[in-house]
Amino acid sequence: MSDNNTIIRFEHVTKRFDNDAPILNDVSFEIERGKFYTLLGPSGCGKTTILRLIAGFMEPSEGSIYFNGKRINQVPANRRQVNTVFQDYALFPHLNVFENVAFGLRIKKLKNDVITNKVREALRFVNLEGYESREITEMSGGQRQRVAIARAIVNEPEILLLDEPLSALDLKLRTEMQYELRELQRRLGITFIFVTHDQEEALAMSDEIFVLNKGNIQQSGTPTDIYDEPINRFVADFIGESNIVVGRMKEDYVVEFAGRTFECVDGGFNKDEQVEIVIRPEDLEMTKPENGKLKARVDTQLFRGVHYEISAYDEAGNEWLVHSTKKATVDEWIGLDFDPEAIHVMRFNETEEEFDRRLEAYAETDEDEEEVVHVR
Ligand SMILES: Nc1ncnc2c1ncn2[C@@H]1O[C@H](COP(=O)(O)OP(=O)(O)OP(=O)(O)O)[C@@H](O)[C@H]1O
Repeated sequence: MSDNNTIIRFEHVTKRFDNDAPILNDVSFEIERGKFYTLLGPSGCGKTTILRLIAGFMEPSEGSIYFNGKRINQVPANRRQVNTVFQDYALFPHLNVFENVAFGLRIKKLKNDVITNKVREALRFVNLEGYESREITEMSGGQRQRVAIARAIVNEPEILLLDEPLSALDLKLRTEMQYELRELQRRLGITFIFVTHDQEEALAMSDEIFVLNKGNIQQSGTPTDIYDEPINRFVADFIGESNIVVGRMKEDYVVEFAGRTFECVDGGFNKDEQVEIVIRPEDLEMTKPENGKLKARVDTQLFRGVHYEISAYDEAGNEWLVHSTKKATVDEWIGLDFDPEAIHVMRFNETEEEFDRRLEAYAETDEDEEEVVHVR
């Protein structure tokens, strides 16, 4: 279902080159107006292909793409209200800052005074007022980045596509530009679709993240949804560090792993169903061996600045990564304590739709049960 807030809709979009295996395989999603979206995934998963399809640089092999409710499969790139900021910025080195930003407006044959006003406005938005006559070669990496953004927003697009625009910058500048881009999106109020393979960048910047792998969307949601409730091993592993072990769901709220039974907060599984368990390293507390829910022997320890990263093996042979402000000693036995909420249970091979349906059905039965308790 889409409504007036939907700006882009992909309906069963497949893209293949020649007769090879598809690069995107039956992908459907919606993008809402005015939000910051991130396409996140490893190299080659199809992120740039999605951007190119939205920009109109290529057509889908199957399926439909809608822009504001209109099918745009055949609409050429220059007739779409979309602009792209490329990884290498694609600026013209022989033109100065002003002319780089003015380029598209000159092609549209706008009047000179209109062009001047629009370029000044765009440069003000990216904090480059006064740099009009600078040569591109005299600008730093971060400044070039901003010129590229100004050149894109001067066309007043409804959507700005950003293809790994920060990857060429050093870490400090990159972090600064993350804030700037996020702030710029808020001020402009237009939709940003940002591509990255950096999970921390995605978590920090986005309203919504689409996690992709091998031409499929694995999971979509807010950064906290995806971090807290990863739907499968790929997402859990790709977003942040995770401990992932195989276990068995005994019944609702009871899961077994590492040879023991634990209380958890998940349900809606079959009895004795084999599942995968995720516990984040920061959710494990290091205790004395006798006080933990699991006993483990420390294998390695690294100091990471804000915490120690400790790797330890439990008695069943599972490795556990622990983030702790306390120091451990290699070869000592420690206890691992964790809350029921820290245990995330994942079904094998569950699609996002099945995951959502299970959660809904399970939430309903959960409410019913609560009511019964009240009646009693
Ligand atoms: N024109 C093309 N012809 C054939 N294969 C292509 C073409 N363009 C892209 N591909 C292939 O499609 C797959 C997805 O490419 P895409 O550029 O969308 O990935 P990506 O997720 O953006 O990766 P990266 O992070 O490395 O840029 C890759 O395996 C790539 O080699």
